[in-house]
Amino acid sequence: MITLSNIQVTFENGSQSVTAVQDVSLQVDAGDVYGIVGYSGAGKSTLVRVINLLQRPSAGSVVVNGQDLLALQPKELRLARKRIGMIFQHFHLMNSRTIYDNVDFPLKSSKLSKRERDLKVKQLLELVSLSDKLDAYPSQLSGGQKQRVAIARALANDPEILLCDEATSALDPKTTLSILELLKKLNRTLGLTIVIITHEMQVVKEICNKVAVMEAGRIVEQGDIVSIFSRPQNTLTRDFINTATHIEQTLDKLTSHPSLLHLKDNDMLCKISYIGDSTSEPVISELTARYRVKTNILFANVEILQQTPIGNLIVVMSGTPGDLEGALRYLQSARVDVEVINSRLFQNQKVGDPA
Ligand SMILES: Nc1ncnc2c1ncn2[C@@H]1O[C@H](COP(=O)(O)OP(=O)(O)OP(=O)(O)O)[C@@H](O)[C@H]1O
Repeated sequence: MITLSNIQVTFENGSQSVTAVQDVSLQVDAGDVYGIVGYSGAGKSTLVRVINLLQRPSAGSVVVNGQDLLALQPKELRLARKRIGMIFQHFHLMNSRTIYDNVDFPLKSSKLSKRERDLKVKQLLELVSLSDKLDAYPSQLSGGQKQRVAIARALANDPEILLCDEATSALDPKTTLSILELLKKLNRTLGLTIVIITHEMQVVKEICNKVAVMEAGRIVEQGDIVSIFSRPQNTLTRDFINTATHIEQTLDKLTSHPSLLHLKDNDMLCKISYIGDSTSEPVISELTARYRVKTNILFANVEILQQTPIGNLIVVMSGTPGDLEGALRYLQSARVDVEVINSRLFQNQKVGDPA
């Protein structure tokens, strides 16, 4: 549905030149909710604006719905852009117009009659749960409600794609969730393909099925959300995931205050991770039943991503050296990933390889 190939964007400001996007290729399929995550200045906004040619790339190709956008004449491009809606962090509503008029505005150039337009505006505002705000002005709405108006307006021309440029960054966490719920609903019910750029992994975790991580104009890692969350390859990706799961912060706290742990000679501080069908409860009860290894859970976090559970636990295992060794072997066979963080017996080992 969207294929970006070898995109480069360089801004020339007098004698200075800034390359905001460097050799980026990505593919968004119909029905995807594709997240692009990165810190400020990574090039996310520039890249997302390339998709509808609000930003023309200095090099590369942009194919949307089978059309090479860079080859289109201005009129054809205007038509192609109607099929790509966009929403922004600061909503970009017309403050002197009512909510009704804001949503009606993009329909003015359509072939719909006045009655059809009226029906459409009302349907769109119902879709975003704002039927009671037709006559209100943007200044009378909350941030979340303004973003709902912007979404209704972006959908006026029935686009197949919605680009979201930091659409929830100005909103509080609860309102953010309600907007993400709305986007999920639109993806499900209208089949809308969504590209969402954000600096919050929490947003990606909530809604995306695929993600690309950007740093200094490049994509450093991309893939489906379950693989990226369960086996991140890049340090930056790990950093982002940690902001959403808190596992590494907890481990740091625990290892920097070893006296809190009261580890005895044979105790092992471990991080246990699993994906999908392996679940922590039977595995941990097996450790006690089969190997007489006691397991004290210090921290547990389970995320459900795309209907797949991903679990992370920090545990202290206690037992004889032989029993602990058996327990590690058992965990490996149970396709559970174990990292021994602190143990006199098994220093910084990694065992297991969940699929
Ligand atoms: N019109 C422009 N002229 C010159 N440089 C620009 C322009 N737009 C963006 N840049 C530069 O390109 C780089 C990427 O900016 P961009 O806004 O795409 O990043 P971002 O990841 O979206 O960050 P943020 O979340 O802060 O907007 C930055 O170094 C920025 O200063």
